Amino acid sequence: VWGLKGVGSALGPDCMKHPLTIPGGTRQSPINIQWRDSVYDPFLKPLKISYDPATCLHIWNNGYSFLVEFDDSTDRSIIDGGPLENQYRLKQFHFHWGAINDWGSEHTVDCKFYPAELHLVHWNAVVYPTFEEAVMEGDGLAVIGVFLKLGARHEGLQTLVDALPAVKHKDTVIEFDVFDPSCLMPSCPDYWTYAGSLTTPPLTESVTWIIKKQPIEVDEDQLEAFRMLLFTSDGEEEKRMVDNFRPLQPLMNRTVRSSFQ
Ligand SMILES: COc1ccc(/C(C)=C/C(=O)O)cc1
Ligand SMILES: [Zn+2]
Repeated sequence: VWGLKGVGSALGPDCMKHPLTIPGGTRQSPINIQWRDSVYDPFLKPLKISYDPATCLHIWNNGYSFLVEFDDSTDRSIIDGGPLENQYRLKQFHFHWGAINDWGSEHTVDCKFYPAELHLVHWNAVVYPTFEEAVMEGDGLAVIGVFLKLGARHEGLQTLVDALPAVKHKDTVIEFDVFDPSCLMPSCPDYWTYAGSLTTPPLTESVTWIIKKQPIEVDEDQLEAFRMLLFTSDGEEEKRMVDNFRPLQPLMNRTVRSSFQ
C-alpha cells in the first residue's frame, strides 16, 4: 500500500493526517505549500519547456493512474531553467484525482485540495544513463505539478479524455502517438519549488518539484472520465480508480521557494 487513502480535510496549519512516511525519509512528498512561508528566490530562472508532440507513444493504465508515456531516447522533449542545473527529459505524465471535487490533488496550497493534479515526470539524462538510475539519485528527477480546478472544458485535455475508455482496466494500453503536453500548462509562469520524492513506490527522494501556482480548468465531464477508470484488471471485481493520491508528508527541514513575489 503506497499511501492510506487521503481524506479531504484540512487540520490546522499543516493539515496533516496520519501521514504514511517511509523510515528515515527526510524529503517526502506531497506536502502542504503554506504560501506565506514560501521564500521568493530572485535567482530562480523562468522554466523552459520544449516538447515534441511526435515523441508521444501510448497511454497505459498501470493500476495506480493512467500514464501518457514518451520516447525519451533523445532530447526532443525537455525542460530546462527554473531551479534546474541540467536539462531533463520528459518520460511520462499522469494525474491524481478524488472521488469527488472536494479533494484529489496530492499537494495542497494553504491546506486547500484541488480536485486533481497533473504530474509531468522528467529525468536527468545529462548525468545518468537510464531513467531507472536517475530515480535513485537526489538530482535525478524533475516533476512539474499542475493543479486542475473545476471550470471550463479543456479542449486540449479532451483528446486524452476521449482515449480513456480504451484503458479502463489495469494493464491495458492504447497507442497515442501525437500529443503536446504544453497545452496542459497554465499561462502564468509562476511556480513554487522544493526538494521531495516520488509519491508512489519506490518513493525515492529524487525529485525536484516544480509546482505551478496557477491551476488549469477542466469541466465535470472530464473529471468524471478519470473516475470511470478502474484500479482492477478485466474480469476482476471492479474498483473505480479514484482517490489515488498519497497523504501529506511532514515538511521537516525544507523551505519552499517561489519564483514570484
Ligand atoms: C522504477 O520504477 C518507478 C516507478 C514509479 C516511478 C514514478 C514516476 C512514481 C511517481 O510518479 O511518484 C518511477 C520509477
Ligand atoms: Zn504523481
